[in-house]
This record gives sequence, structure tokens and C-alpha cells, in this order.
Amino acid sequence: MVVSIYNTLTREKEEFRPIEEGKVRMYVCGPTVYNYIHIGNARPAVVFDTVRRYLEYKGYDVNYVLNFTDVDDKIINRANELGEDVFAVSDRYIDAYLEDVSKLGVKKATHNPRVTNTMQEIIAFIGSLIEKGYAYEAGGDVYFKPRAFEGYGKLSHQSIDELRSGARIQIGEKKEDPLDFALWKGAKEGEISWDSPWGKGRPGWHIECSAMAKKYLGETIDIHAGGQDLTFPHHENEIAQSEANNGKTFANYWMHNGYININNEKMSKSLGNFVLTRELLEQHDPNVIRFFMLSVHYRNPINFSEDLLESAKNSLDRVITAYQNLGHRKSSSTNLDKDQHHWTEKINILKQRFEAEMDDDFNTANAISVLFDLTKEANVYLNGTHTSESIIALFQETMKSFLEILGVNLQSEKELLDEEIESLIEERNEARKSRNFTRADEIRDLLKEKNIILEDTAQGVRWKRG
Ligand SMILES: Nc1ncnc2c1ncn2[C@@H]1O[C@H](COP(=O)(O)OP(=O)(O)OP(=O)(O)O)[C@@H](O)[C@H]1O
Ligand SMILES: [Zn+2]
Repeated sequence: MVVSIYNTLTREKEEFRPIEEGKVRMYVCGPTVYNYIHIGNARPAVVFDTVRRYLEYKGYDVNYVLNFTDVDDKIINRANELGEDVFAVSDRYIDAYLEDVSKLGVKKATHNPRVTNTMQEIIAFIGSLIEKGYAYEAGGDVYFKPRAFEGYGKLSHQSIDELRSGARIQIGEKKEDPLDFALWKGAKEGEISWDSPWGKGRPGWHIECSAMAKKYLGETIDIHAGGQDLTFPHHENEIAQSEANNGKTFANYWMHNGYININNEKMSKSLGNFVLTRELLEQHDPNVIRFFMLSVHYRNPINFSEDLLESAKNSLDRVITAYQNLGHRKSSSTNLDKDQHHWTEKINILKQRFEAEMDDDFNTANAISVLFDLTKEANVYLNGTHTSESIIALFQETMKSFLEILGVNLQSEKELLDEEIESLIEERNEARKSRNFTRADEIRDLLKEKNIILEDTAQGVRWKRG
């Protein structure tokens, strides 16, 4: 089946057809690094990592680019506040970002370009836009003229007149038209700056992504993604700059994730209603946070609450427990199971359903329900008298592959606990052999406390989580 993607540009689900057979060029707008990220900021990281994982599962080679805006007014202000160098601030928050998202199971990007390492390409891009008549210099700044670009407003579905009526020129701005936006900002005295044909300064936010996408992915890319708030003006402006300059479609599919809200209001730094990802990571298993984020379709809002996290934890526990119980049962399988064909068929249907949900604009919420159905079937299977190793392996393999697509890591603390359980059982067996019943009972009680059920069978002690 072909993957279909909801494209913000056309407001329709479209079949995904890559530019190059078997390859995907994907650009995700990354953070402005002046603070630790809140879980709202972590949502695009997790959502688009899942898109990437699924495309890789489908056999695509994904060139995944996520940039860092490492120079910007907010970073400069923060550096001034802290009495630090701009680079000290941006380096610290880039490291923190990478640490946080990697805990959430986000794979390393193919490229993580930084604005300050792309300065020459950005300056050349701006120069070319001036040459082509789309931009002009004004007192050390350079502005882009949206009115010169036919099609401005197509992503956010607004007409240029509508947009112009809402725009104002702020005091101190040197632009000709309220809609014009800065490509280059002349530096104030003593501010961090780069040399350019228009004097010392630094780039505007929008031009960075146009230049970085071109450098790492070429003039036309497959998927461009980011949070919903980036649609306008950021992505609209990226389209205008790139298409004006390159004379080609900039991106074929535009994807935008919905917000994480608190009390139905967007979580944001400016409102102060945020939960830092690193603080949440101290209180919850990263798998649970990820599972919670994916339990809602990526375009829908999530209203953050501890209850939702708790319910994600319970659901994920059920899945992992079933996976582990399958593992323990493997060695004691009788292999007398006569219904192998029936079970193989059942598992295959669930696999197809999972893929169909993911093919349908990466519907992780419905894909997770299929994972729950698989879990239920696994439990039904384990309740039977006879099991076969091959069906157990098929259940495990399928579960593992679903979890891998979702980016949930099975190598969690629970795996370690398994070893502890096995060694406690071993110790209990030894204790019984040497008639040390006090110790044997102690271990049995300890396991019981941890909700581990022991069954004495002809094949030896079998255990499972209750
Ligand atoms: N509450 C949220 N829910 C989902 N995505 C969000 C949320 N807030 C920001 N994002 C996304 O996080 C990414 C990083 O954005 P950026 O670093 O610019 O954050 P920001 O806009 O400074 O955050 P804030 O809105 O808190 O000021 C962007 O793709 C943005 O759309
Ligand atoms: Zn961008």
C-alpha cells in the first residue's frame, strides 16, 4: 500500500510519490536554542521521527534534516541576561535538545545544520534574491517583497490583500511595505555579526531554512514539516524565498503537527504554562512519554494531563508484559499446538491493519489500537494449554516491529528486572534443594510482592507477570 499524507498546501490527503525512487528528502524546522525544550516542542521531534521510522520501515532511504537556529534575537537577549557568549548559550541548548529527544527515542538526524555554519550559503541566497528583483536593501537590512512573488499565501490559504490589511510597519523598521520581511538584519553596535555585502549583520529566521534545505536536500524536497504555528509566516515565507529564487516547487508535501495544550491553551514559553521535557523525563519512563504523544493523531491537539500519562503507562505496561510473558513461555512450549495456521493468519491480518493505519497519514492513534488487539490475542494464546515456539516468535516479532515503528524501546528497565527474576528463581530452587525453606519462602514472597506469579510445572518453574 502507498502512504498517503495530509498536505497542508492542498488541504487533502495525497498519495506519497517521492521525487527519487526509494528516497525521501525530508526537512523539519528545528528549535531556536535559547532554553530547554518543553514537551510541546518535543512533539514535532517525536511525531516526525515516527514518520521517518515508518518510511524507513516501508523501505525508503530517508535523508532527514533538522536545523538549529543558533543565532537570533531571543538567543542574543538570553546571552546578555546570563552574561554569556551567544555560542555558549546555543551550544548548551543544542546539547540539551539532543539529549532530551534522544531519551525520547528520536533517531539522530542525517544532518543537523546550524545557521552559523551556513552563513555563506545564506548570504549568497539573499544576494541572488536581490539580483532577481525579489528583495531590496534598506539601510543595512535586506527585505523580501512578498508582493513580487505570485502565489504568496498559498500554504496558509490567505490572499495577499487579506494579509496586507492586517500588517503594520513597526517603528524603526525600514521596509517599504508592511508585508515585507527581513532576510538580513544589520547589527547593532557591539552585537554578534557577520560580514556581508550589506554590512555587518545576521540573517532573518525564514531565509535560514530555505538555504539549509537547499544545501542539504536540493531545490525541491519531498516533505517539509514543523509545528502548526510555523505554517504562517515561517513556511509561507520559506516557499516564497525558495520558489522565487530556484524557480521550482520547494516542497511537495507540507506536514504540520497540532499543539500540546494545557487547559486547552497552547503550551508556550511566553505564556509560562509549560512542562520541561527534562523534568518530565525525571518522573516518567521516556517510553511512556512517547507513547502518550503518539496515542493522539499528530494533527490533533493533545490536552496535557498526568491522567493521560498514567493511562499511557498502564497501556504500555500491558503490551510489554504480554511481550515478556511470550518470552518466558517460549522455552516451555509443548509445540503441540494444532492451530498454527489460524494464529499465523490472525497475526498477519493485524499486521496489515497496523500498516493500513500508518499508511493513512501516519495514524498512530489507530495503529496503537491494533497493537492493543495484538496484545489481547497474545494473552489469549498464552492462556491456551499448548503453545508453539514459532507462533510465540511471530507474536514477539510483530509486536517488536510495531513498537520499533512507534519508537518505543523494549530494552527498558523491565529487561533487567527479568534477569533479576530469573536469578531469584534460581536461588529459590537452590534454597529448596538445600532445604533452606525460610529463604525459599522469602524469595517466593518477594516475587509475589512484585506481582510475579510462579507456576510449578513438569517442565520446571514457569513465571509470568500478574
Ligand atoms: N505547544 C506546542 N505543541 C506542539 N508543538 C509546539 C508547541 N510549541 C512549539 N511547538 C513547535 O516546536 C518547534 C520548536 O519551536 P521553537 O523553538 O520556535 O519554539 P517556540 O516557538 O520558541 O516555543 P514557544 O511557542 O514556547 O515560544 C516548532 O516546530 C513549534 O511549532
Ligand atoms: Zn524553518
